[in-house]
Amino acid sequence: MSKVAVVTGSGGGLGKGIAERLAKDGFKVVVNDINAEAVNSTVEEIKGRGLDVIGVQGDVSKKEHQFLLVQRAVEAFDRLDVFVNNAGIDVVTPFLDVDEEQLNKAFSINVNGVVFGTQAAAEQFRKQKTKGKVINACSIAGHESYEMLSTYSATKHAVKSFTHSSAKELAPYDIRVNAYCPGVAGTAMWDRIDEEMVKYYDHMKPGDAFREFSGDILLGRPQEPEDVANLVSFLASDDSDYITGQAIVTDGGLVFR
Ligand SMILES: NC(=O)C1=CN([C@@H]2O[C@H](COP(=O)(O)OP(=O)(O)OC[C@H]3O[C@@H](n4cnc5c(N)ncnc54)[C@H](O)[C@@H]3O)[C@@H](O)[C@H]2O)C=CC1
Ligand SMILES: CC(=O)C(C)=O
Repeated sequence: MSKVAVVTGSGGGLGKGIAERLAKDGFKVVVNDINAEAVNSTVEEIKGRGLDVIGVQGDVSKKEHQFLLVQRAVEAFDRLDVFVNNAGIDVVTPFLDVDEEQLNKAFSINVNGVVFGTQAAAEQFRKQKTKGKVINACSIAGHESYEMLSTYSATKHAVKSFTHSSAKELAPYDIRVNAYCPGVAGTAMWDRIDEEMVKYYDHMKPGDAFREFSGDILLGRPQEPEDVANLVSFLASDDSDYITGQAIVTDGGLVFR
């Protein structure tokens, strides 16, 4: 029997790489994104390879959307085994300019989204009385706190904390909760960070922030979605059954924890 995985924010970037990998691993996959076009194009690509996939548009910051997402997954594929809370947004601002709107938006997507996704998945796992896995997108910014990325870093520290506490509360139900902490991957998120940094630093050109951040990576190259998907594939598999409550860094050697 095939297992079923939901991946939020998988219309592009790291989430798309994760959805593709889990489909290749044999999971029936539910692609979710706030962007309906992106959902459709990822679904078509995965379907084109003969793999089992459906798409569900939704906003992870809305609790009812997260519960509906799990409901749609179960209607389509009869069960749920893995829920990847991948969707997230960046915020680039000097600390003194951080405002209420930015804080509310970043926390509602990056943190509330993870909480609601975990609750929705856990409810289904408990109903099924089966093992379940929740896998959260944290970041090196969940271990370090970066200049110009204070709000973003705070959201990822919160994701790490919810990973620890939910793992403790959900272990009695056979539910594991872990997080992957990527480093510097050249997705649309980094294009936006680059664009924003240029606005604040006269000496910077587009691409400089990405180059500076990735220049210190010991393994000598920025991260690819496949690098992240390798870790998520392991966390989704039975091979990681004895691991819970961990926020594991995958960054090519940049932050040491
Ligand atoms: N790119 C990087 O270097 C790193 C990324 N991460 C984290 O990995 C995750 C994925 O990042 P990327 O793929 O780089 O970002 P991205 O910006 O390239 O892709 C994020 C996807 O999430 C979707 N999304 C945004 N808000 C949403 C919402 N409210 N509901 C549902 N979907 C929504 C977007 O439409 C987009 O398709 C994020 O949580 C990010 O914080 C962590 C460390 C490094
Ligand atoms: C974008 C991100 O997660 C960083 C800078 O760690």
